[in-house]
Amino acid sequence: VVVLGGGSFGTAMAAHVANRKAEMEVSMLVRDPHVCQSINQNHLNCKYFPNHKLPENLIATTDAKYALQGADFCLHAVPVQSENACSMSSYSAVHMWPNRPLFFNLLQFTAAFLESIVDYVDPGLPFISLSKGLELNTLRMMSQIIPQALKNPRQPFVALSGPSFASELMSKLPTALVVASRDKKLANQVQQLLASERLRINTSSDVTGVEIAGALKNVLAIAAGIVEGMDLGNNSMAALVAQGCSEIRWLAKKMGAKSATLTGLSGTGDIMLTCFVKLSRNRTVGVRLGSGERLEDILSSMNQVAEGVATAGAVIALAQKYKVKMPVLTAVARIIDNELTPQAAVLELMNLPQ
Ligand SMILES: NC(=O)c1ccc[n+]([C@@H]2O[C@H](COP(=O)([O-])OP(=O)(O)OC[C@H]3O[C@@H](n4cnc5c(N)ncnc54)[C@H](O)[C@@H]3O)[C@@H](O)[C@H]2O)c1
Ligand SMILES: O=P(O)(O)OC[C@H](O)CO
Repeated sequence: VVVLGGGSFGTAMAAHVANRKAEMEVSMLVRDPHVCQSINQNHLNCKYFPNHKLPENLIATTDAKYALQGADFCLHAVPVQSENACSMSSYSAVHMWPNRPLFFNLLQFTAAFLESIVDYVDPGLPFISLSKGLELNTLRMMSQIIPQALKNPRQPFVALSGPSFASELMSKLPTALVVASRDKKLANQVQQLLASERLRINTSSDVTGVEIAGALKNVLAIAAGIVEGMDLGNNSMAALVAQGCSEIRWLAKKMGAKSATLTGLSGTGDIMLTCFVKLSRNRTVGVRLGSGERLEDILSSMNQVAEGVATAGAVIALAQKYKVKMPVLTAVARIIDNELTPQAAVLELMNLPQ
């Protein structure tokens, strides 16, 4: 098994797979040589999990050719957009305020990463995407990005999603996730690969539902964090999250998602986790925005990605494209773009027609 990306979730899933069977060979493709060395020499990821011992059948490399050679499964754990994508750079900013500076030259996409490894990818290698986000300038989901970047429309694809903090997986706490693929047999194989007494795996054929819910819950978690940071109380929090769930459902259904997906693990399950639990990075961004911090300062102080920041920009464009009213999720994008303060957003939402 090869895992692309040596961040928190890639490391947690790699450790999970390696822990399942001692004879399983798991390799992680990482960028940082220090992280690589710490995994191979000390069985630790010095940057993300310095206190968790990793299994010895998990090795790291910075060499894509070596990592991908002979792999039967590939777990993709590189963010859809890297941290650089976040500051003041949303699709909405470019399309609605054309005079604002373009920051696209700062963006680094998963697509660019995949194009750099395409020569080493077997066309039959199943890609299991762990990433939760939408590509800002194209609105594509990972199920579109991966085959297009690899120039192989038939690259086998599975989306894995659901409520799962990497740190809790690393601590071997019980977790339940869903794998979605249009290929039922492949979804069952991935279920076999990942399921254990600590990790339940459901299967689904609703790739769109699983992917869109996983991406949008990050934007809603930022909104929930803002409400928390502004100290608006529990009534507001419940009303906001309920409204956000409706907005996700309206859009996702127009995009072809099934209702059962949206009320399941990768929808309601992940929304509850991310909106209500302090461990969420997206929620933390929101709490700090709501307490008056500047986005640039928040992002520069973080060493992990909060995918919702970039995905928020894609939501404005999707709401326009599918003609769905999404006042809460689009307000997050406007706060991120500095077009609206959190206080003005609350006034605006409370003054919408009854
Ligand atoms: N952390 C979690 O609890 C969790 C849970 C479920 C899903 N996810 C999703 O998994 C994905 C990865 O998140 P994470 O938490 O591991 O992020 P992270 O910030 O902890 O790590 C990201 C990793 O990706 C690498 N990376 C970034 N840009 C890259 C590029 N252009 N090329 C190659 N490598 C690059 C970084 O070096 C880093 O190792 C995200 O989409 C996230 O939403 C995370
Ligand atoms: O920390 P967050 O906000 O990126 O959320 C992590 C996972 O997606 C939770 O399921």
